Amino acid sequence: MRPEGASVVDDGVQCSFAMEYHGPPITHDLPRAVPINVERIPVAAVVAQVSLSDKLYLPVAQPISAADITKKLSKQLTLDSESTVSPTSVIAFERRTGDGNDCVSKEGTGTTVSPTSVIAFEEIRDCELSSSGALDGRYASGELSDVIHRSTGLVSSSISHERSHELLGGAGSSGTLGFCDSFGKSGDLPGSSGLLRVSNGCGESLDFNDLNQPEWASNESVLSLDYPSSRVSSLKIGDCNNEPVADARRNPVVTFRDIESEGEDVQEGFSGAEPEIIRSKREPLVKVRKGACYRCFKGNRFTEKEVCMVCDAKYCSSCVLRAMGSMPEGRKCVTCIGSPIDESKRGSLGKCSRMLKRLLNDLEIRQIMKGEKLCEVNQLPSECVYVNGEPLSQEELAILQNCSNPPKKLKPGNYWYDKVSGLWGKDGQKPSKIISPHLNVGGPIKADASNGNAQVFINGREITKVELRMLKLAGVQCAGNPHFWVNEDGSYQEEGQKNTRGYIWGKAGTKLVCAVLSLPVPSKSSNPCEEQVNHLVSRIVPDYLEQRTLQKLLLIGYSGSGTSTIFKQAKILYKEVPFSEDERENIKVLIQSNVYRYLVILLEGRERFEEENLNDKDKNQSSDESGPIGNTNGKDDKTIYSICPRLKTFSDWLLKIMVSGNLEAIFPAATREYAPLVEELWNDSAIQATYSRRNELEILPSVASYFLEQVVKILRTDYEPSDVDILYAEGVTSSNGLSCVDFSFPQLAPDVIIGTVDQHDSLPRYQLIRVQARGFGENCKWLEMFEDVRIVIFCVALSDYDQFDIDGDGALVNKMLLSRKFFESIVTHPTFDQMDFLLILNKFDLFEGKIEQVPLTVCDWFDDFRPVMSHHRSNNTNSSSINSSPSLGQLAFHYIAVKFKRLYSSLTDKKLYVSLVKGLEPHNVDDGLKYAREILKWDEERPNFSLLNEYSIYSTDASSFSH
Ligand SMILES: Nc1nc2c(ncn2[C@@H]2O[C@H](COP(=O)(O)OP(=O)(O)OP(=O)(O)O)[C@@H](O)[C@H]2O)c(=O)[nH]1
Ligand SMILES: [Ca+2]
Repeated sequence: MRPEGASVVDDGVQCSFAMEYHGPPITHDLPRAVPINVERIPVAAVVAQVSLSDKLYLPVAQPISAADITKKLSKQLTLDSESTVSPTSVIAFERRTGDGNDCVSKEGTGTTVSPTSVIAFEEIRDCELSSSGALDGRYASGELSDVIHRSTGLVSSSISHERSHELLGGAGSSGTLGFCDSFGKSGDLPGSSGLLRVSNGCGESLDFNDLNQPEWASNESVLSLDYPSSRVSSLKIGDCNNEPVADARRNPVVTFRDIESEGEDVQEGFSGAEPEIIRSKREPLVKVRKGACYRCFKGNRFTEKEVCMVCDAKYCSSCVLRAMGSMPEGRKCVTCIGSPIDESKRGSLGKCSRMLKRLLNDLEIRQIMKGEKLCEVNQLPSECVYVNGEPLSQEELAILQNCSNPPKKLKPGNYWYDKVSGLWGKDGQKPSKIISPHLNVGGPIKADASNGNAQVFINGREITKVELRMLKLAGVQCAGNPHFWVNEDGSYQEEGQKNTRGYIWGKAGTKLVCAVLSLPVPSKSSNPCEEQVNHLVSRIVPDYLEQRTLQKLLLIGYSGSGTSTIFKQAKILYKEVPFSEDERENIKVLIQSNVYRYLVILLEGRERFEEENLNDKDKNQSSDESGPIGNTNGKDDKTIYSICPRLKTFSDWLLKIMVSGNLEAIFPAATREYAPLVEELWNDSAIQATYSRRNELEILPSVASYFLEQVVKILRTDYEPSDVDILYAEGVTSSNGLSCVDFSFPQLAPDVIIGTVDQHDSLPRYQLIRVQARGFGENCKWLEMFEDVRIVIFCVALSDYDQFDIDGDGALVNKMLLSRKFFESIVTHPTFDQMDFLLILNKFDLFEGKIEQVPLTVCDWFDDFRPVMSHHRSNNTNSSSINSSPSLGQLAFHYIAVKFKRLYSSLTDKKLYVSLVKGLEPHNVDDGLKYAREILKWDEERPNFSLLNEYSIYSTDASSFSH
């Protein structure tokens, strides 16, 4: 076995890959070995009172001299600086990028906008690709698992999966937990962590005892969530062609650039639509050249910077800790501490930037972000929130924010509130939410609050046109410009009348209608209509809301991505009786109908081919013979695609039925009668000739061959579909768009389990819910129904990269792009902002074959795919041998995984898990779903490892504990 970290340098030509990287794709900033400079450690111990012109006394945390703290910290620092340099990762990586002749690291123009700060993120694509491209093949399906990212966050270029498990175990048991312990018991702080403890002069002492509270676990999720995709304005990854070649040796890790020019938009864009009330903004104390750091005046707009939440001063990574001190109120210059934040930055509160994550350990980050979110001065100023035209008092704001169903992400602005129904919206706009009713906040509602012109009134407000549409769809009579009185439970009556005319939410479909119209629906948590919502859901998914012990996995993907195949696989894999007798009977009929449909497609193809052939003949004849054209008619109109009159009659009849849409009605009921004819048809040479050109029949699905080739058997009355037949069959799960299956993963090999029943009961239960993509439309608000889902499994068909489909506007669009668009809309949907995502890249079998014929670059998104292939390419794609080069398909898969991971982290600042799957192979799907289970398990254990987070690992490296 080659020593880890050794690079593979063959003769220059064949040096394509650095072999030592066996890990998952790298989507994170690579760990930087930052030698800790004592002088740079911010110690905000001494609070100087700086008198400012506005008579504000601001506590200033000045860095104390290095000498003062050297003694105190040296021990800890030695540990830190040693452990920060992970010898297996950074060094190995550097060496490779330096030596590998082919691995020229280029500076890409790619900018991934980190929404948390105005920081763009630039990666050395080529090296990353080749580093991640150096696969040993072990990543297939479940093993693709970026266990490393997931468990330790250690993006190491040479640590194998196995090793990462060791790391997790080691650090978890000895290192981190012990560390945690010492905090808990002593209540005092060892070594360098004391940095944070230092009083900030605002009377807010940061108490580390808090760290052990469970709240921390949830706090973490707050850090990075919830960015509407619109805020991420420029996402351009790749395209490194025009860029100068950077010095890979000097610059082996991620470099950053600031996108200041676009920054303002990115940062503030989210407040665009509403009439903001912004308090006068504090200006930075210094003026600097655009793009430069406000402290050292160095750098340009491409250097990564952290921004002060108050005055917008920007600091480079060398200065930020000095300029911001211990950050008791989060990211503010020390001189800005105590000042309210710039409201346009409210959305970023508590959302840590990549830069800070690199500079500080997880513990520190959590503490700072907690302060940033929770300290009093950063809270929303009540006088900036107007409700029905009146500014709120402190108390009113408190009432509003603490009610059982508060408006989400309240920002300064003008809002209207219908206290009777709970409808809530921005001034001049349709309602955006239904909040708790009867709150005593703001003034009385005005008729023109939502600027409606529908001439229909609800509780004194003239409603908007969309609301009117919703009312009509909900069956509310709206003729004669009525004035309605709508209560919080959705019951409504006409003003001045006593009788309740009905319930707006009474109809099961109303919630869906609202989703489509982007109108709010009553929230589950506080609304009396909960029952009705439950009914709606439970009719589709029995006991859906009752079974709270179930862990729910939502399976979703663009149509054709293979979700129903995976769903069926799960049934076959984990259910003792995957399909009931009834189901099997239905599926049998379905399969038989499908086969007739395939036949009809063949017959249509046959006609087309026959015509084409005849036309060709005509042309040839008319050009050969100089005689009149009429002579050629009726002479030889036979081609290999011609069939005998009897079959022609049958074929015409089938086609006619198909066109009339009655195929399902007639077949397979008439199967018995027509089976012999079908058999004859199938065996006819013309049909076989057509079948051999089936690739030209676009609408014939690829699974058709599987069924057509056993057509005779299938159309027999005693046909019983096998599991594989069911797996391949189209349409089994799509009847109502939503299907679910409960199961548990078998724990051990079947022969080990003896007392199956008991064991089965104790196993964790899972529910796989498959939603059909079709009909989602742009707006997938009804996904709110899936609030208690634990993980979203998003399925993408790799083989879609050269496929096209009609999009919402009727344009023909690459299916991979459509899939990406759908992915974006799902991952940014608020319902899922707390959830993990597992991306299943499916249909690898098709993909592997296809990519040898059709370049991946036909898809615009993949136009910078430049695989570096080894000369010793093996055809062995099962790649069990460690040293075999990855196939083109594997490289491409890896590349696509990285694309999605970057996209995902740019949208959510979270990490995407990826799994490679061949949906038709059971063990593959098994691996994929078990990977989802592992993610959930790890998610549960995370609180116990609160210190063992992806960032803290750099400073409290496991290796320092492993001796
Ligand atoms: N070759 C290959 N075909 C697959 C794979 N997974 C699914 N398919 C086929 O792809 C087609 C679409 O798969 P489905 O599972 O029906 O996809 P879906 O996500 O349910 O799509 P809709 O029903 O359109 O929403 C079917 O014909 C499957 O048999 C795979 O891994 N390899
Ligand atoms: Ca399907």
